[in-house]
Amino acid sequence: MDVDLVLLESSLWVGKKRYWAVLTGWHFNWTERDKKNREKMTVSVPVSEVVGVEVSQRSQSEEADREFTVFYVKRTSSRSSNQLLWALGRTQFSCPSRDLRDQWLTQLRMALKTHSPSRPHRLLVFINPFGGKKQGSHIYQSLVAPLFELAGISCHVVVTERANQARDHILKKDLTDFDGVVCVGGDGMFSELLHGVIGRTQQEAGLSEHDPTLTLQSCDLHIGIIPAGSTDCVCFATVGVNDPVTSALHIIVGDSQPLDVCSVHHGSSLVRYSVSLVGYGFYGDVMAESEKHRWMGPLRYDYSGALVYLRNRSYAGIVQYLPADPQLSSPRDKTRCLSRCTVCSKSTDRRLLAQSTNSSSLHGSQFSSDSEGEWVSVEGRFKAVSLTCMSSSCPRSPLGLSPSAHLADGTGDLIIVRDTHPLGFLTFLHRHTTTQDQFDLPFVDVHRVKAVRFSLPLGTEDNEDEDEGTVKDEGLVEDGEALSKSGSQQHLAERVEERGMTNDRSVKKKDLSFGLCCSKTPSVSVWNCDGEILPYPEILCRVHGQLVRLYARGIEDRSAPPFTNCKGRAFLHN
Ligand SMILES: Nc1ncnc2c1ncn2[C@@H]1O[C@H](COP(=O)(O)OP(=O)(O)OP(=O)(O)O)[C@@H](O)[C@H]1O
Ligand SMILES: CCCCCCCCCCCCC/C=C/[C@@H](O)[C@H](CO)NC(=O)CCCCC
Ligand SMILES: [Ca+2]
Repeated sequence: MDVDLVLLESSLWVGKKRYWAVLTGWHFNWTERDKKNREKMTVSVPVSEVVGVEVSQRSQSEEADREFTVFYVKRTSSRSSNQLLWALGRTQFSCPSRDLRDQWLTQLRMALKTHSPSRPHRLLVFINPFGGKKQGSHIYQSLVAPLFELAGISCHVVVTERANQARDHILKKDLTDFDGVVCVGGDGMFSELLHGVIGRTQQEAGLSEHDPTLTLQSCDLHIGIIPAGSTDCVCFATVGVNDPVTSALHIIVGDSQPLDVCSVHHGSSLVRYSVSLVGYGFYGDVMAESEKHRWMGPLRYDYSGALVYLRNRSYAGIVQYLPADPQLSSPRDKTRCLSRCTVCSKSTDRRLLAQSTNSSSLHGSQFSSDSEGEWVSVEGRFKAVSLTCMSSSCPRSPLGLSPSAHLADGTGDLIIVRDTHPLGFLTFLHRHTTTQDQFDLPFVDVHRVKAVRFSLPLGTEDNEDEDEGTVKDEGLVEDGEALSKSGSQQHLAERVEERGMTNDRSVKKKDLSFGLCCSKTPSVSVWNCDGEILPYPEILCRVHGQLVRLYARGIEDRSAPPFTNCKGRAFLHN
């Protein structure tokens, strides 16, 4: 165990009050002393949460020469939602002498370097100027850039001019010297960074992303999210709040949250990666519908949700899944994945152990579904089939699609909502907005899984002109082009474009719902993959444990003190 050695201690003044300040490797504490030298309240800031230290900005004077300011993370509550926010705290200290001020500056800066080594120094930032309420550039310039500057982080900023620019940049450009990539935007922008970072890492490792049985190489380059989109589900589920300052501070302190990622395959090709939702039926239809109403901004989801609900559709399908080990956790165990989650830590331990015992290393090894257990099959008509690697909480649904899902346990939760009467389905949807258990309904099943396969029952009309064979051998589909390994690229690209499967949301989409205008009710829905529509109903999903890392630490437990000193005594945080 690390010993919390005192690096520097002295008397300091804050305004007219005298404090005894102590800097150890892990904490900077200052305790008020009254005139009789009795100790009053202590304020304690972990060194890892110090943002920066500055000399006084005031004009040169003897007094100013003895001052320094410490900037640090301060926890506050949002007035409207009672959520835990991080803000920038600052305290200006005055020293008895300039020499002592210099000692404090040196020691604090040294402690930051040695005790907070995972902080980023150089970041590549992508701003989507059109995401959410189109505030991305303003949010970055006014709230985030000044914090990065204060923390001494240098940034290369790219304001995107087209969809997939960020992904392509990460895949192709020289990223030497960058510690991480950051997006200012919504889940769509995050997804671009996710695809860029995973793709690049596999390229460098010489691994094929198309093979669902292959264990992919986990990515070193961290991803930061400054929320400025419509749903911002990934940010909300990994930080607990959608607040640009909170997220910027998590980036500055170099937090590191591993995240499970699901790869979605069709035939022998990778289609996309997902972290929050792979959803067929209701969520697919809502996304398809909402693309026609992008001009409404974030409200498009409520409008489209109501329309799709009123259509009251269900779809036939065969869902197969590979259950995760039920001894480890369950989607109905009423626990929540919080910061320092023990379920996720055990998963990390198992991964490390597997790496150390498997001489050929875990990466690049085969995932054998035979040794991984038996596939279970469910056939029927479904209102919705959803797979989520995390809770997928968001402001619309504060506990999420699966409240007990874990960010980094190597599993996903499969939620099967069988066909039911409209009121039952409304109850299910409504429970997402409350604390009532949405799985405690007779037509809902939830399973913790490692992989899922979805297929259409024989004879299902695919509502498409082409036969399945044409599609089978074609490849990764992005922004209206098929990045295929083989097959008729042009043909698929046309079809994708026709059905609106493009990632460029500035492009006006054709009707994806194949519904309202047609007399015939469609028998096939579409998949919503983290907000993108997939062109294939038949897919295979596999969860890759802890494939990427975010600048986040999971949701902090408000009931636990954020830290304790080495003697285990709780301190008051400023
Ligand atoms: N300059 C651009 N012009 C058009 N589209 C862009 C541009 N930059 C990024 N995009 C695309 O816009 C899509 C949506 O952006 P983003 O995710 O930032 O916001 P959103 O859709 O409002 O939020 P959410 O995804 O949280 O619902 C992304 O998928 C991204 O690929
Ligand atoms: C009677 C009240 C009914 C209210 C229904 C509330 C149900 C809310 C569940 C929200 C689940 C969000 C899952 C996250 C998905 C994101 O990856 C994706 C991209 O941003 N967003 C959507 O698909 C947007 C999906 C929007 C669905 C409505
Ligand atoms: Ca998970």
